Amino acid sequence: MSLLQLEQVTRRFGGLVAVNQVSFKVEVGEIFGLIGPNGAGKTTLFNLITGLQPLSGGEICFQGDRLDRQRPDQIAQRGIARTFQNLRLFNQLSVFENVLVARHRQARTSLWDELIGSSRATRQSRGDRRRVQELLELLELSDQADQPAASLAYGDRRRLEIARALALEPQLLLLDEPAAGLNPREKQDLSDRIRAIREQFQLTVVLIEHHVPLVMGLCDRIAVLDFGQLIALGDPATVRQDPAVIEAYLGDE
Ligand SMILES: Nc1ncnc2c1ncn2[C@@H]1O[C@H](COP(=O)(O)OP(=O)(O)OP(=O)(O)O)[C@@H](O)[C@H]1O
Repeated sequence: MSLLQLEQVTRRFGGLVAVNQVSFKVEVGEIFGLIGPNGAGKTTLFNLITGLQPLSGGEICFQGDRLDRQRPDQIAQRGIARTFQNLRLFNQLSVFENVLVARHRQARTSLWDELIGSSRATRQSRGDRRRVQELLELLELSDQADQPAASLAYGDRRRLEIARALALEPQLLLLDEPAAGLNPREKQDLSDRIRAIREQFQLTVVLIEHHVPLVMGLCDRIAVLDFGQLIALGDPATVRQDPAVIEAYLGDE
């Protein structure tokens, strides 16, 4: 069974069809790229998968179960986490706290446990703090753990968003333009890091990215959208040579 399956997924905004009958599957352990020109419908597709917007038609299944009637929090609980194109950090909180808050969102203890300081809550909280430290080490943010998120350099903020998403212990990680605004060295570094994260957490990753060399070098398979439609799907070498892709997107690189 595929991890994620989209079947004829459609989203309309008034007369505009932002996502038009898109079908594809993402397999367990893949790094799957979603590319296409500006306005092609990539972020809308992420919003549909994560329940931020309702579908106008079609179905989305995760591990065989329908996702498209569930709320965003239920979808997150099922094991899907995402980052946003425009970073959504708590700027005044420290780097450590930003990740800890995300961790609490999936806490298994009740508010009552926390209030009475039950041993279960204490154990959970100790475990959470340890996990946050591990994630900060993994994303090379430990030295800035006590700094407010707002004070971080841009590339560090992008990595903090990934740490927050990983704190939810997802099975599927959706990254919306993770390399936007990074310099070439940071882009390469990010690419290596995404691969390492996939191995370490046995994750499946879907990423939206405009930087074609990064997508081609990193992804196992790539789906190409243009005006809401899926125009190509396959491994990087196949997609790179597809005439429709060259015309719609790669041609103007
Ligand atoms: N909430 C909305 N209301 C109306 N139109 C929208 C809304 N969200 C997106 N659209 C439109 O849907 C189309 C697809 O937008 P979307 O942001 O998904 O594209 P994208 O491929 O992610 O683009 P980019 O690469 O620029 O981020 C665009 O024409 C956009 O203007």
